[in-house]
Amino acid sequence: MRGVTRLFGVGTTEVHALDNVDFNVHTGELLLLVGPSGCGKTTLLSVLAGILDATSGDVDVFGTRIDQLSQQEKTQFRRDNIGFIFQQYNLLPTLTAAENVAIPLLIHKVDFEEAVAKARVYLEKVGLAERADFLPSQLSGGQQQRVAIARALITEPRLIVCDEPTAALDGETGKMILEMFRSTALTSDRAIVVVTHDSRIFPYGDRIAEMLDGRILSIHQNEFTPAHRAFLL
Ligand SMILES: Nc1ncnc2c1ncn2[C@@H]1O[C@H](COP(=O)(O)OP(=O)(O)OP(=O)(O)O)[C@@H](O)[C@H]1O
Repeated sequence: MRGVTRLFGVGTTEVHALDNVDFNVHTGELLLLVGPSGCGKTTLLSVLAGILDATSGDVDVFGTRIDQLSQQEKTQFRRDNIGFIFQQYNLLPTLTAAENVAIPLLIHKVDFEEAVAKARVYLEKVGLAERADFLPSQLSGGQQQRVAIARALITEPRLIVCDEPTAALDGETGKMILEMFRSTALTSDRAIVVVTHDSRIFPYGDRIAEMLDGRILSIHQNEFTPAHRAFLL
């Protein structure tokens, strides 16, 4: 992002949710975004993922200026390149966990049986193999969140953006999910950005960006090494 500003409201209610933000994510990294409530983290993720338009500034994702795409082109770009995990899980209530996870593949016209079979593999990765045929209403909040995580990963998107992915998870499951992000969704040409308040997962970030009042205060290399992470598991 270069000089990205996002305003909400007008006049006395105007809020600079993002205030002239310059922000780089490197391929091959898991970047953690931290900062107090209301500082602009969700807005930044939404603009990065092309869900929300910037008021001004450049947003370049893997060489595509997404701020210059039409809405239709942006939808296509998101489908092909970006996985989202937001705080609302947005699971379809009448579909099973496996069918929910399969949705992105069905949108890509993958055959139903093949899509559901791959969905079962991803549910296994998030520790939910036994719950594949349950409806969302039969799952706990943390289990629903893991279904949403499997759904975001199934198309193997190059960029994954997550807003508080571990909020509803116990410590061990949260670490398992972050470890899984690193092992299955992070390669030299992919990247993951995670908004979190959860200090238990700080060791899993390669860099940590701190936000305050719509600005990036600092981005620093994480002192935790892979060896530290292995020790924590
Ligand atoms: N749709 C909207 N309309 C008006 N103001 C908004 C809207 N969305 C966000 N804001 C404002 O923009 C600012 C940044 O909000 P944002 O949700 O990005 O913060 P956040 O850091 O993700 O907060 P939290 O950690 O509480 O989720 C806040 O002051 C918020 O009130």
